Amino acid sequence: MTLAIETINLTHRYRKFVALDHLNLQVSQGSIYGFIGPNGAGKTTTLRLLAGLITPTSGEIRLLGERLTMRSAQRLVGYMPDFFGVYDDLRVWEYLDFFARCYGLRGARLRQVVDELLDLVDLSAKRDAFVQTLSRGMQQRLCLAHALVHDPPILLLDEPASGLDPRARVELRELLRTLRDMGKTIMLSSHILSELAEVCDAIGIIDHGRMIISGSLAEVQQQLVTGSRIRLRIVHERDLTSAVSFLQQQPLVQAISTVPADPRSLTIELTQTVNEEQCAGLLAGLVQAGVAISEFSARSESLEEFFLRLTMTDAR
Ligand SMILES: Nc1ncnc2c1ncn2[C@@H]1O[C@H](COP(=O)(O)OP(=O)(O)OP(=O)(O)O)[C@@H](O)[C@H]1O
Repeated sequence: MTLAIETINLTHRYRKFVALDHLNLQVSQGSIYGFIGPNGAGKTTTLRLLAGLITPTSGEIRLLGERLTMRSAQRLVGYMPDFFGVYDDLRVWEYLDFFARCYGLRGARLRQVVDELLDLVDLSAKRDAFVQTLSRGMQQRLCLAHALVHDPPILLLDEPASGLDPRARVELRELLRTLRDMGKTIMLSSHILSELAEVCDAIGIIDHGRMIISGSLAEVQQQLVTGSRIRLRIVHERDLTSAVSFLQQQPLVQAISTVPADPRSLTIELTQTVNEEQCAGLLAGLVQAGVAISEFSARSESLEEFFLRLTMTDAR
């Protein structure tokens, strides 16, 4: 697996304040990576470090295997900040023409790049419109075209979906998929999980400058499995006492309840969210205690629930 982006113990301080704390990030080439976290988590700081706009306090950044320098960042990265500057009196094509010239493009090649980018972001029909008359979604797409003028292999997009209406968000997702199909690696940030999860191949959740969880959506879901409650059904009512006495001895078990109308069904409340191994351990223990079990299900916490829990306890 080739990594497009890798950080090793990346740390950044603003004076004494630690905004990023030993962040280890891995983004595969040709993937869309969602970088998700509540306000102030450290997303913008990370993206600015990756774009070479600020220098880390410590740690290392590698882009496509190369150690990051100002020059390599300029060549390899297209960065879209989370704000759109004011460009009064510039027409859409002039805006792109200006940035393409900054990268040294001239003549027929310049015109070709501007035309191709306008086509890519579906703004050809608006080429002569003034930038400030565009909708938020169109401005966002124009900004993306700006990040693409030098055809970088890596795109870093800070909150690209913020402020977009549902239709513009769908269009953005389609554009991101097109860019991935062109071979680009895309890392985008958001503080709203649902905005992104669907389009991402992998996600990382950051909070207080630390990576909480990272991986493909399936891996992340698996890490969150399971919940804090297990439903259990035993085959024989005579096993109830053995089952309850075994469970009562387990430190993870907080409470056990049965349904009066169905004494073979038990609900186990756990002291904490348990992982798959701990669940399997409880099941194996019950079986070893001689309890025949017909149903055993741990309720998974969904990614959305996990993220909400994380952000709800955040005081910032
Ligand atoms: N220039 C700066 N000087 C001092 N502190 C800063 C500076 N920039 C950011 N911070 C602090 O660093 C932390 C991380 O900020 P950052 O902008 O990276 O977070 P974020 O996840 O992008 O948040 P948001 O979603 O609100 O944009 C925050 O507590 C912020 O207040």
